Amino acid sequence: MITLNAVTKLYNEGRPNEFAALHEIDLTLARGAMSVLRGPSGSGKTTLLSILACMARPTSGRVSIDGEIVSGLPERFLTELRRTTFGFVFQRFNLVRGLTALENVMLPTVPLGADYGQTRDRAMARLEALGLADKAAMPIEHLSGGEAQRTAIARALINDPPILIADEPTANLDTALAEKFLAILAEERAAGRTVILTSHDPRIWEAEGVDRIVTLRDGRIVEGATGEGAITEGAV
Ligand SMILES: Nc1ncnc2c1ncn2[C@@H]1O[C@H](COP(=O)(O)OP(=O)(O)OP(=O)(O)O)[C@@H](O)[C@H]1O
Repeated sequence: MITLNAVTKLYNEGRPNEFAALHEIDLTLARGAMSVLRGPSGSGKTTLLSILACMARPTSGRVSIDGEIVSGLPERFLTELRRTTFGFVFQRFNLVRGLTALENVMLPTVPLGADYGQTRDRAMARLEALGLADKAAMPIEHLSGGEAQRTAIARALINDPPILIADEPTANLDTALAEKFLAILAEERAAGRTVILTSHDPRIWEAEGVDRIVTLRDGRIVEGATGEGAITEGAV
């Protein structure tokens, strides 16, 4: 469970161009649920996602994961927490050109000093599960859009993180690929993984497996703050 208490985020704090991207946000996202953050451009979705995933710190307020306050932890603990707790899928997938699909999937394990052979097996298993076994040795730039997307998902899952984070994951995908992506997310959620997404995309809001929609406007939650936007029981 991730809980935010009175989280405010100021950019350019103390300068003439100071901007409050989030105002005193209170939010609890349940373990095992699929939650979507939505709202107009500039409403604070990416900022909120970054704070939930411990990639950015709030200016004030508190972030807790399973009851432990993490927002005040020193950076080295946060780095470790990010590696062990979250898997990330970015809008443009952020895959590394010049590396193969397999090498891309293995990348997040490098800082953990993991055993190479075991990691390679795990990465291959992830690629196989996503139908990419025969693309493992291919340079990433030769993969199609859908293959690159599935490689990004395999990479996000390589450390078996309890929480999968995706920022506008379907923004660059056609409908067939977006549906495929959503089906994979629904499977991960059904397997017990927590999924948190930002999205403008109605295909995501309406997707099967979405438990909770949180709507932001001008840095405030206008719907779904307490789970009244919950679509299924128990997703508060
Ligand atoms: N590093 C920054 N410095 C200053 N302002 C920023 C910074 N990052 C974001 N902002 C501002 O904070 C507000 C919220 O940005 P954010 O990226 O969280 O919105 P968003 O809802 O994800 O938007 P979009 O849907 O367009 O990606 C925007 O007005 C943005 O211009």
